[in-house]
Amino acid sequence: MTSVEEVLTSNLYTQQTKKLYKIGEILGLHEDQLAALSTPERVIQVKVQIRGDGGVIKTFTGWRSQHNSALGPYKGGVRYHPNVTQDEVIALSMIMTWKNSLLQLPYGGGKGGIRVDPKALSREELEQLSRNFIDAIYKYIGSNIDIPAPDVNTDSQIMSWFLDEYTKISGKIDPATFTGKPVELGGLAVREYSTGLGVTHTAKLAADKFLGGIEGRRVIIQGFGNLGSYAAKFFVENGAEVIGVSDSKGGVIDPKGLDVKKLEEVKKATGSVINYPEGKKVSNDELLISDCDILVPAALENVIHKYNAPKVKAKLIVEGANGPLTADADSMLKERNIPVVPDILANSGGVVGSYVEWANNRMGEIIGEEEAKKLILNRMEMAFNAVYNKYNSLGDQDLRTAAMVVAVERVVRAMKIRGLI
Ligand SMILES: NC(=O)C1=CN([C@@H]2O[C@H](COP(=O)(O)OP(=O)(O)OC[C@H]3O[C@@H](n4cnc5c(N)ncnc54)[C@H](O)[C@@H]3O)[C@@H](O)[C@H]2O)C=CC1
Ligand SMILES: O=C(O)CCC(=O)C(=O)O
Repeated sequence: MTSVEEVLTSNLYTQQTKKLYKIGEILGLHEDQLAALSTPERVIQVKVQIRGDGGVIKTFTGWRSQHNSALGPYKGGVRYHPNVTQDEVIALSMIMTWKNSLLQLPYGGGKGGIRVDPKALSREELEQLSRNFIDAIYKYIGSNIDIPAPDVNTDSQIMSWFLDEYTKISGKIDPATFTGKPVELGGLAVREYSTGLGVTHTAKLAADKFLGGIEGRRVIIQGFGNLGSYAAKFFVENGAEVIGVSDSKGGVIDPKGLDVKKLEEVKKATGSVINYPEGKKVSNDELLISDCDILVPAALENVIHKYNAPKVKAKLIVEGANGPLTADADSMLKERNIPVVPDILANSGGVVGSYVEWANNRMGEIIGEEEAKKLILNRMEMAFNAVYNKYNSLGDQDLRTAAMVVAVERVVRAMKIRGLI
């Protein structure tokens, strides 16, 4: 197997299990307890069949993984992507368990996905796909059971179809079953950008600790979707300079700085940031090892691995995406003294925004945008401080280890009290 093939086929579940076992050693957990922690409680696999344009039958496979409910109902997004696998969805649901625990949210971890290229579907086909997915899983979700939300290639429109289908098929009028909805259906305006807002806020807190501040820092962001594009905007608002971005087609770098508004216009008009008129075109591989102060991988998993970790030039990495670093990369970057703000902390603004929306829906009120923003940032700051204190008290460990220790410890306590482990 070539090194590229090895990386492309590296399994996110294996990576996440390795990370968990490392925490198990620190917390003194037994092998059987670790098995109980890593195994999902339930994984639902469904066939999602649609009658496509022109009457063609198109069949896809979808999953919902419900990893752990010790702390509350399962919570996590649903992604549409041609490479989605069952193992990936399970791994992402395990990441959600730790993230929700770290943020002290009353949730367990869940995640869903459909193996589909949504760009190859018409809008009508996408709606049918989304509705049929809910028809297949509606018995297993609900505001007190499992609460889906947006993730890669899903958005507030898809949440609206989910909610409408769920209402029809279950007979329940319960908008808190989904978060990331449009404002008209009980969503919060802030959820649209809360992940990007939170990534930038944790980057700022980490830059204050490790780089002497965020002002003037040069930032590279891989991925210019929901998370990456809002993060770029907030980095600029915080006085940093975005010098490189990319999407699935490739990237662009300009050491003099990129105009984020122009990037958005180019992406909207042409479908990719590579058509930005200035700067140098680069591949995603080059982008990740280009010179900068802060690197934000905000696309997919396993993009920083043992082959490129030694070449990373950033002074701080902030994980926007879920699982963008392999376990090997973690060790190598620690050796090189490059701090990594882990996904379960850095991108938690999304699920905290979802929590505010869910709680609002259940109370029958909607708070204002500024108040919601404050709630999200305060909660993230509390988690950041807990991680940073643990990082200092653990001694020679990285930020991920500190975050995971806090998160896993909480889940273990809940499972012990329930008599589960
Ligand atoms: N949307 C949310 O609220 C949250 C998202 N995340 C994570 O953030 C990451 C990005 O999610 P979103 O921005 O929501 O998705 P999105 O679908 O809005 O955007 C994904 C971006 O990644 C790019 N991309 C896809 N494949 C790529 C590749 N091979 N190389 C480079 N770029 C590539 C796409 O072109 C697009 O710009 C994912 O890991 C997701 O799980 C985490 C927490 C919450
Ligand atoms: O908003 C949510 O419920 C979860 C978002 C998500 O999938 C994530 O944090 O990875």
